[in-house]
Amino acid sequence: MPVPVLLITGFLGAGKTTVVNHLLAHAAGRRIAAVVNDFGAVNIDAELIAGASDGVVSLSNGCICCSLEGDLLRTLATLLRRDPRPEFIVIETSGVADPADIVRNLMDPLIWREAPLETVLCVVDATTTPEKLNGEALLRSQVRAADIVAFSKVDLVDAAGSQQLREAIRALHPAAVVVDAVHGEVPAALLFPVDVDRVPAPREPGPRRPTADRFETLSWTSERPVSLPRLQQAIGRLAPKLVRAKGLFETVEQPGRLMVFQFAGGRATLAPGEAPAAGVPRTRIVFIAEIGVLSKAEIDGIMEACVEAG
Ligand SMILES: Nc1nc2c(ncn2[C@@H]2O[C@H](COP(=O)(O)OP(=O)(O)OP(=O)(O)O)[C@@H](O)[C@H]2O)c(=O)[nH]1
Repeated sequence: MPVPVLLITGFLGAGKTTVVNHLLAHAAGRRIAAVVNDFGAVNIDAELIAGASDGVVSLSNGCICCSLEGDLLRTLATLLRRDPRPEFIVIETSGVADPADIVRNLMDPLIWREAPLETVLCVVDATTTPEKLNGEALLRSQVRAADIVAFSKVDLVDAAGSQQLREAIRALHPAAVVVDAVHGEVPAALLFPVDVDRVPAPREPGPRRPTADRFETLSWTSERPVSLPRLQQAIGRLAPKLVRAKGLFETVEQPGRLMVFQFAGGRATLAPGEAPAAGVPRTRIVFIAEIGVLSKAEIDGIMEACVEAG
């Protein structure tokens, strides 16, 4: 029986992982396989994925998860060979990916027969201005590829702001179904097909765009705990140059406990995390910026000031 695929796209930090986590947490007994992007989903440590022999991790709720590194088709073939077979596959793309390329890959006849692409969902940060939507070709491409556009972070905008964005999306892609999805809550009825025997019609993957590498990822790790006020200052200095950042760190103020740091859409948030795992640096922060805007030396200089000397 074919296993329907849900492809989740959206800009850096839009809220894709939040949707995947919500979906896995509300799987309601469905055997879902999640293929996540290079950052790894929250609660699913990259080292856990790396440690799994076939790159596939079983989650406590019975779902399975693997990383989207490497060859997508090979990853899907591995998932389809699992016993028991997943009933549903969710693929979270990287925020810098043009879904047209992935859709084209998924049209491979062998994959299509066994794992047809059922739905493309694009997560759009509701605080995005219509100007940004219209000025960002990658974002437009992600919206155009979608059957469903899910507005994340509606809790952060007033009704007039989200209405303007809704109209801009309608103008760009009138056929898309637009829904609010605060904290990842996309109505399950929209995502899970009712008629499992139905094979979806192949779709037009959209024009191939020349893809220039626009963003680079730089990281900073440390074995020493960071001072929270100094870290806040450091992030304040780096923020104007950042598109996205996220990571885990231990603070001088609260040793033995990790904090989860997120920077997306110009907003930084901190949340309590788990206890640090053995054998991995306690502080790991990944920064994404437009190429050439930020150097590793600048990050190191600013971030080293967050740890006590000695
Ligand atoms: N206030 C609010 N925050 C949200 C919502 N959805 C997501 N976030 C926050 O937005 C930040 C980015 O969310 P992610 O789900 O990691 O975004 P992503 O698209 O997976 O990010 P990348 O994989 O880095 O592109 C996190 O701090 C989330 O908690 C929402 O509906 N409301």
